Order: sequence, then structure tokens, then C-alpha cells
Amino acid sequence: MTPLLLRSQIHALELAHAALPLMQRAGAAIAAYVRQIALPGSRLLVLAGPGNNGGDALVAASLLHHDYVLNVVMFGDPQRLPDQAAQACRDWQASGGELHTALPVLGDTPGYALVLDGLFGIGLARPLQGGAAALVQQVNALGVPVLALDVPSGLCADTGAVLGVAIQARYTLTFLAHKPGLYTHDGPDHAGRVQLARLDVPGPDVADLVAGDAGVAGYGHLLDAPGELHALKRRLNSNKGNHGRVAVIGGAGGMMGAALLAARAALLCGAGRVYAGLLDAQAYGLDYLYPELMLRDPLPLTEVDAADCVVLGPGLGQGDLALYLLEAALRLPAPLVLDADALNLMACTPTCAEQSCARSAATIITPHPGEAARLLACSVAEVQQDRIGSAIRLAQQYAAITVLKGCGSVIATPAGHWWINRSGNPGLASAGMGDVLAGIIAALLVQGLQPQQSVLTAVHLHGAAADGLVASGIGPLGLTASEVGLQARRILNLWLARADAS
Ligand SMILES: NC(=O)C1=CN([C@@H]2O[C@H](COP(=O)(O)OP(=O)(O)OC[C@H]3O[C@@H](n4cnc5c(N)ncnc54)[C@H](O)[C@@H]3O)[C@@H](O)[C@H]2O)[C@@H](O)CC1
Ligand SMILES: Nc1ncnc2c1ncn2[C@@H]1O[C@H](COP(=O)(O)OP(=O)(O)O)[C@@H](O)[C@H]1O
Ligand SMILES: [K+]
Repeated sequence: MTPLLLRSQIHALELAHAALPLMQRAGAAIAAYVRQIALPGSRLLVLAGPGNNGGDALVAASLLHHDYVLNVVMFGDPQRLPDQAAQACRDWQASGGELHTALPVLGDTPGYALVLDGLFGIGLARPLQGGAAALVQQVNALGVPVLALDVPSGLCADTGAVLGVAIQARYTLTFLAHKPGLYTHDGPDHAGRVQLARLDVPGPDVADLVAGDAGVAGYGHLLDAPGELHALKRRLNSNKGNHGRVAVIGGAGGMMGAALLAARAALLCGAGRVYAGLLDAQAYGLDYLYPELMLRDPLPLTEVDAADCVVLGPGLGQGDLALYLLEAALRLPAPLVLDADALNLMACTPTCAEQSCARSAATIITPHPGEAARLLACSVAEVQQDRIGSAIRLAQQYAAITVLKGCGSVIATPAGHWWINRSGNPGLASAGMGDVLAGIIAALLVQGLQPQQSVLTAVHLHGAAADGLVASGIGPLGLTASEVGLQARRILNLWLARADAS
């Protein structure tokens, strides 16, 4: 899996390699990339900011000078550039290059083929305002493809939050290591296609990259491939009893579908037996589409007691029975997946955190940002401003593997390990998708994957299923949770066959 480094960790890496000509290498990597995406002779707009990101852009400008028509806009005082960037600026001017202080008016001359955004990189320290914000807005309004250098200016490299306003790039060439902000929250909308230029610096293990922030165990990983699936391989001589028992509890009045979606997804992803305990007194005794499911009253807890994993929450409601079931589930010795209303109930029942922390089996919580905000007693905006930190805080508060869902779902463990999922698309932004995810997690868990591996695989699979469907024209508009469950089955079996063959 690909490492994801926070800004403090990138700085540690830079420090460990301070003797290397990193800015020269970054400039060369930019020039090589530009030659792939812009025709020689075309006009390029180069934006150089007040720090080393601007230096990278200026080195590239000098390297591209003879083959392109370049307009370089310097934002900030060139006299105050840091040393290496100042040298890059002198080199540019010595080669006959001009520095503009604002976007040149092109008149009748052909427009820009490409913009190189070297305004701000990982040194962005506060929201863009005034001249910087205006420049970014002007560039976005040009409608010209933008190559962002390191990160799109205005985007926080750690969190993917837009600070004020941010460059809308078609491409991002990022240096040394991938940054989490490119992959979660608003990052993917601003970064476009991301490519890494390592600058001949080896991976992150060279440096001690433990971040200063409390609770973060080190650098994270981009979840861009399924992990080890060996435990899912079935012996020829196996029976349903070998493939685990999932119990889904939820489906109060008007919300039966949520519990059925989770239960069906568990069935489709291979659980040997799936029970659904439905709270709706009017619930049918049969799922006509999937009669394989065993629908029961949630009380008594007989099947729940015997389950190898319990999913509690889809369509659960927040009544007295729901709370009783939540407290009973927290006492169960089996792994527990808590979603939706189970999380809302936990947020307003302080004793639940204590109960959750006292559990011996794995607890998995899968909040979307709204549920996370309730659990953390803060606003959704605060959760989104720091998705990694929020996920880790939740993981620690409940001693639970946590999936903070949304664009670039963040998975975190109580020990402070974290991942960002790369699969998935906005087709998943429709009702019932979270229920399907909860069912998939439980299915993988009861078939023998370890809890952490179940969560990582399920999150990646869920997104990959949506990607596969969109690629074949089913979605993003109108993609349904039921289709994602079916496609997850197909992809999981393909992954398994591939793992088997290798
Ligand atoms: N240090 C190194 O070893 C390397 C750095 N590189 C480049 O250097 C970048 C980091 O350079 P810096 O640390 O100089 O940081 P940046 O170039 O990202 O920006 C820092 C400058 O912007 C100003 N600034 C920050 N936020 C602002 C705001 N909202 N409005 C106005 N001004 C603001 C700061 O006061 C400072 O002058 C990386 O993103 C990368 O592009 C690369 O050359 C690779 C090697
Ligand atoms: N824009 C998006 N990009 C990627 N994944 C998304 C996006 N929007 C939603 N998802 C995923 O879809 C699922 C939605 O879950 P949730 O919000 O709980 O829905 P519901 O409660 O309707 O089941 C989560 O796994 C989430 O990560
Ligand atoms: K930039």
C-alpha cells in the first residue's frame, strides 16, 4: 500500500535529505511532465508563490524556456524568497525571463495551453485572502487545464480542506510522497489526476516519521488494493457452518429496507448464515427477494447470542427497544459492527463509550460525518476539517476500528494507524450504501478475516463495486445500494480467483 505523509512527516523526510538538490529535481520532474501534456511552442502560464513551491515552478520555467512561450507571474516579493527559490528566480531572470506581478492580458495572441500552479504547496499556513485568493479565482475562471505543483494551491495537504479558495487542477504532480489531503474531503475534486515524483528519495522508512500530533501512530496508507484474502478461500470439504453466522439488528417501522440491505450484502459476500432481527412489528417473516435470509424478532436474543458477528444499527430507530438492544449488544462476546442509529444512540448515551472500551471482541463503528459529529460533540464542518484526526479520536474514544465515511473514507484504529480509501465515487452518495458496507464488513469477518483486514477489504471492495458499475454505465446517477451488493460479490470472487492464481 502507498504511504501517505502528513506535512510534518514530509518536512522530516526533507530534513533527512537536505543535502540533495531537491528543488532542481522537482523542477526537472515538472518540466518532463509538462512535455507530456503540452505541445512544444504553446503558451504556458507559470504561477510562482512566495516560498519553495514558487521555486519549483521557477526551476521548471528555466528548463522549459526554449521550447515554450512562458508568462511567469510572481506572487509576493522576489526579494523575500527563501534561498533556493531566490536562486531559481535569479536563474530565470538571467536566462532572459520576465516576472509579471499580475496575469498578463493576452489580447489577440493564442491563449494558454496549460497553467503551472506553484503558488503554495505544503507551506500553506492560513486561508487564502486578498490578492492570492483573487489570483486563484482568476486562474480557475480561465478554463485552462492546470498542473498543480505538489498540491493545488489553497488545499490543505494534510486534510483536503479548502482554505478560503483553491486551484481546480486537472493534474497534480506531487513531490517526495503522497499527501492525504489529495485523497479525502475536497482533495479529489481539486487535485485531478495525481502523479508522484519521488525525486530519487527512498520511501518514508528512512526517517522517523512519527507525527507530533497526539494519537497519530505514524504515516498512513492509501488503500488502493485488496489485502490478503487467503482466509476466505474455501476448503472443498466445507459446509455453511464453516462460513460464519451474521446477525443484523435494525429495521424499525418504515426502515426495514436498511436492515435487509445489510443482511443481503452479508449473504452476497459469503456469510454462511444470515439472520435479520427486525424491530418493525409489521415486518414480514420472509424476504421475498432473498428467502435465504432468516428474519426474526430481535427478542429473544437467541440468534444474536450465537452470531459470529452482529451488525446493529441499520434502520434501528432510537426508541427504548433500540437502546436496550444496543446495551445488550455491547455486552456480547462477538465482534460488533455499529452503524447509523446505533451511533446516534451512543452519542446521547455517555455510558456506551465505557461499555465499548470494556469489550473483549472487536468493535467497528462506521459513522458518516454527521454521525461522527454527534459522537464527537462537534460540528460536521469540524469533523471534515480534520477527517484523519476525527477518525482517530473516535477510534480511541470507543476503542473501535473506525470508518469515517465519505469521499476518501478514513479508516483508523485505536492505536492511531490510519488509511484513506481510494476506491468509490459519488454514485455511492445515495440511501442504503452504508447499510451495504456494514453487511460486507460482517461477512468478511465471520469468514475468517481479522477485524482490521475485514474493514479495510470491505471499504475498498464497496468502493470498487461502485467504480465497476459506473465504468459499465450503471451510475453514478441512479446507482442503487442493491446493485452495489451484487457487484461486490462479483468483485470479491474475482479478487479471490486472482489471489488463488498468483
Ligand atoms: N524543502 C524541500 O526540501 C523541498 C520543497 N519543495 C517544495 O517546497 C514546497 C514547500 O515550500 P515552503 O515550505 O516554502 O512553502 P510554500 O511554498 O508552500 O509556501 C510558503 C510561503 O507561503 C506563505 N503563505 C502561506 N500561507 C499563505 C497564505 N494563505 N497567504 C499568503 N501567503 C501564505 C508563507 O508565508 C511562505 O512565504 C513544497 O510544497 C514543494 O513544492 C520541493 O522543492 C521539494 C523539496
Ligand atoms: N462522494 C462519495 N465518494 C465516495 N464514496 C462515497 C461518496 N458518498 C458516499 N460514499 C460512500 O457511500 C456510503 C454511504 O454511507 P451512509 O452515508 O451511511 O449511507 P446510508 O446511511 O444511506 O446507508 C459510505 O460508504 C460512503 O463512504
Ligand atoms: K501548488
